Amino acid sequence: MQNFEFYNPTRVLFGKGMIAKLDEQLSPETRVLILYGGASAERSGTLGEVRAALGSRTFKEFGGIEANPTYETLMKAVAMVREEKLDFLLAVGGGSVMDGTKFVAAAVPFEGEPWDILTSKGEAVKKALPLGTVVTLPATGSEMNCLSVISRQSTGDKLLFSNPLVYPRFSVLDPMRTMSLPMKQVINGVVDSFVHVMEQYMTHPVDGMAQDRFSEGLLSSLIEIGPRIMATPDDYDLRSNLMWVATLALNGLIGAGVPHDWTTHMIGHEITAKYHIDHARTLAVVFPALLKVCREAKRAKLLQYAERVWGLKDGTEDERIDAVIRKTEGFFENLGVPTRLSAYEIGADGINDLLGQLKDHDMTHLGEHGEVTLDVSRKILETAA
Ligand SMILES: NC(=O)c1ccc[n+]([C@@H]2O[C@H](COP(=O)([O-])OP(=O)(O)OC[C@H]3O[C@@H](n4cnc5c(N)ncnc54)[C@H](O)[C@@H]3O)[C@@H](O)[C@H]2O)c1
Repeated sequence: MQNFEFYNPTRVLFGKGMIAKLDEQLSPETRVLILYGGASAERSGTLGEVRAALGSRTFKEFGGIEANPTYETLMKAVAMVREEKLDFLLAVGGGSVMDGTKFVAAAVPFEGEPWDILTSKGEAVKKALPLGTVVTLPATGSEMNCLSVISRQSTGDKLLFSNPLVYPRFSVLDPMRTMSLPMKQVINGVVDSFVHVMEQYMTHPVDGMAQDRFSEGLLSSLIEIGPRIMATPDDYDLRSNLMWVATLALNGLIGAGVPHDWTTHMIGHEITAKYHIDHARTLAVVFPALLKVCREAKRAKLLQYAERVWGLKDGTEDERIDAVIRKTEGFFENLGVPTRLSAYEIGADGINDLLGQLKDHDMTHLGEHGEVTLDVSRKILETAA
């Protein structure tokens, strides 16, 4: 196992009706900014519950944070926080609102041009406002990590930063708040969580016994949850399981002490930046192709995944690897999530553009050994064509 530090200060308040507990988490003097996305937060009653829980505290609201949150919109929230002298940020939404709120938290006290938060990958952040979240979409794990992904409309960039100062102080996970989601978003959450686990698991073995078995448990859970949640969307227990699996997939636990390979996310971000395709859907395109192209580097873990998650024990090693890649593709496809660029009408010109973007963003040595050069990324994208 590799050396690691594990730190996660986020308090999780899980279950039906837990939004009421906001009252215990915030002092009566706290001046809160509620940040949210679209009309669904109001329509579903989530905002109403949040307002009721805040009681007589001073609070303002900032709506309109878009999917794939933009710097341009978030800077308006930064101005509002500064002007109104607010001192706590409460994100009510999915990954986009939570990530956007983390950016606002870091940008309010930032001296200089806040876009440097992104270009420095978070290293420039020295202070941040405290924040909490009320999760409405289980997918990103943003509720219990210190990562944030922000887009800039004017340049077409989509960059991420991380800094321990933007861990949420608390996150409310009430599965009932996910019932208003369109099924497409629920399934996006299944796929996003699945690939999060994979990016911390599908590398090479370092004998992280607990990490591997946690990961395999999360993958098996998602393989079970996906089709069942499509068949019975109102099942509270399934919603609960998806919500907790999504959080565990990216809160640092399974990734401690093991190698990571975030190639799929990095290529996926470029696809979203250029074509505005849902984040999770880009991952379903890139990940199976990555497995095909990098199968030698990942041979041992592919065989372990085949046996422990899919029960594939028969045949030669190569037959089992072929079979498990087919199973993975089939899992996405059966959820109605395409695994080919052609499903989005992205052809050879598009691939060239995406490689240009990867180069511009210094994504020239991805993978657990830095072996995913631009040539390898080209092979991955061509394999996904
Ligand atoms: N911070 C991280 O660790 C991390 C990890 C992966 C991805 N991301 C980023 O997160 C973003 C994606 O977040 P996401 O997948 O959670 O989706 P999202 O937050 O972009 O939401 C997708 C859509 O669902 C709507 N929605 C949210 N909750 C709803 C509800 N309960 N009912 C009805 N509609 C609802 C939103 O308004 C939006 O239109 C991307 O920008 C991605 O890059 C962050």
